[in-house]
Amino acid sequence: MDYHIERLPSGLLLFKITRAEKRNAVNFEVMEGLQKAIDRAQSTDVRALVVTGEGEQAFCSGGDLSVFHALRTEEEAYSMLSKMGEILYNLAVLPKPTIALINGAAVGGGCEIATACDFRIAKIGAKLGFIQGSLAITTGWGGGTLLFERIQAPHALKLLSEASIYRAEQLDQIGFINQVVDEANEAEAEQFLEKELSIQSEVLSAYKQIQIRMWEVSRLHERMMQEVRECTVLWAKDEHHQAVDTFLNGKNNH
Ligand SMILES: CC[C@@H](C(=O)O)C(=O)SCCNC(=O)CCNC(=O)[C@H](O)C(C)(C)COP(=O)(O)OP(=O)(O)OC[C@H]1O[C@@H](n2cnc3c(N)ncnc32)[C@H](O)[C@@H]1OP(=O)(O)O
Repeated sequence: MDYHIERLPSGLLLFKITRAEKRNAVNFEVMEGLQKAIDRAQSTDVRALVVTGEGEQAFCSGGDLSVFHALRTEEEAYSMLSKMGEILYNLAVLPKPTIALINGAAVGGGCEIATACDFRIAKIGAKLGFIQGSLAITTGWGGGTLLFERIQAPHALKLLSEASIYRAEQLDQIGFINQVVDEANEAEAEQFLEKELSIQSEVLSAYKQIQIRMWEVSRLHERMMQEVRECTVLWAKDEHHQAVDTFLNGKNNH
């Protein structure tokens, strides 16, 4: 199984990608697992959802390039990108607190997953970056649109356009990371949400609904799907496939 779902005694539901050897890259099984966790998190016995990755190295390295490289045309790419776009929208509008527990590198789609969560706790020194631009694509799961909802527009535009890697401490300064910790474990997530966990779930849900209503008015879903479609066009171009070849061949040359 490429993921693990567990309800902790504190009421947190933990979703962990368990592909440490692939730096927790997202394949179709992980996508299905994330949607399952979101569905499970609707239950009354779940207070909040925590998304994390296995091991010390990575939170998530984005889409599994070795699997998704087989998707060549716009239609093929759209099928995968829109599927994950829907899942990240569902994660963003879950009427409960959500935390990305960033235990290591978060790049590409890994940063998009983190952006879909309400809060981001990161291990000190963790490397993060919306590096999609270096693969000649944009964010393709709606995470760019979400980033503009999370931090100030100039910061969001810079992070996306530079396609660079930053340390968690740098992103703490611009409000993308909410807390930097020495060890990114479940106890830190519980401590981060300590006060919320003592408040009635209905109250937390009502506050989240305020944000969700704003997103309905501003047509968040439509804007995310527009982003997916724009990425789809870039995905099918030679420049993207060549950039992915370079990553995969670099790997083979090691
Ligand atoms: C597809 C959706 C799209 C979106 O819409 O956002 C994206 O996500 S695009 C972005 C895709 N991701 C990447 O380009 C990141 C690629 N990975 C890396 O840059 C690095 O692996 C890392 C995450 C910075 C970690 O570096 P490091 O700790 O040095 O590990 P290695 O590079 O040696 O990787 C170990 C192992 O894992 C494989 N790997 C890593 N990331 C991916 C990936 N995204 N897809 C498939 N495989 C991945 C890597 O090839 C190594 O495998 P082996 O050589 O077999 O050990």
